[in-house]
Amino acid sequence: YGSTRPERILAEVKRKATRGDARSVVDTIDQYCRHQEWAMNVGDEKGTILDSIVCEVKPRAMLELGTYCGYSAVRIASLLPPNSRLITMEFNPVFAAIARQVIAWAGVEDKVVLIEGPSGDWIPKMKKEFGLTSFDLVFLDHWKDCYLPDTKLMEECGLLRTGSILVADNVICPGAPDYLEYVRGSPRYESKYFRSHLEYTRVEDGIEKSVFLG
Ligand SMILES: Cc1cc(-c2n[nH]c(CCNC(=O)c3cc(-c4ccc(F)cc4)cc(O)c3O)n2)ccn1
Ligand SMILES: [Mg+2]
Repeated sequence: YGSTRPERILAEVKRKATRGDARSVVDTIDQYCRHQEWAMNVGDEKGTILDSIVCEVKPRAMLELGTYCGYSAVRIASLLPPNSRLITMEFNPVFAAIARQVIAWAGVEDKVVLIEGPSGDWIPKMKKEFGLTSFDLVFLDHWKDCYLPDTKLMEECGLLRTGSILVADNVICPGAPDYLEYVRGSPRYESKYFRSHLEYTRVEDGIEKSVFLG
């Protein structure tokens, strides 16, 4: 039931996941999207790669572009050290409303700030709005043709410092070829590809981890 896929995902979380237990929310969404209906969460396989990078970096300030239902926001927030903050950005207000409820159900709302609107509008405002100097880690999971322009915009706005890490989902499927060419070709980035699969499928996809060298 529920008229949209995100609403059906939220209904499943409320029915099956334990309130306050982020892990059960993540597992419930993975089960549902693997066996009932596919949805564009980063998923369990690529999620494990993302987890290992978050645990390695231990970011104080993290940005996620593309919240969708909040699956990766919950996954990331459950790994963040105390007084760290994840800012996650969603374009679609319907998705954002669902994500807020998923994040609350998981009990990670005090680590997550969800903002709504297009990345191109928000990125130039973030330093002032959030009293930020730079992001330690950015997870790019939004519109694939925005990965490159938004990366350039983050550079221009001084949101990246030497050592900031970009983690990009879907670099093969749906693909972000211009972004890949840029981070792999630029002397200002040290890039590494983690081969995986499109969430819940056997289609090839992967995550690109790129360190900004300043
Ligand atoms: C401009 C701007 C945009 C945003 C923004 N908010 N939410 C998103 C979600 C974007 N995500 C995707 O489109 C996506 C798609 C697939 C997919 C789909 C269909 C297939 F057949 C195969 C793969 C798989 C994935 O893993 C994805 O992540 N963008 C936020 C702010 N500003
Ligand atoms: Mg994705």
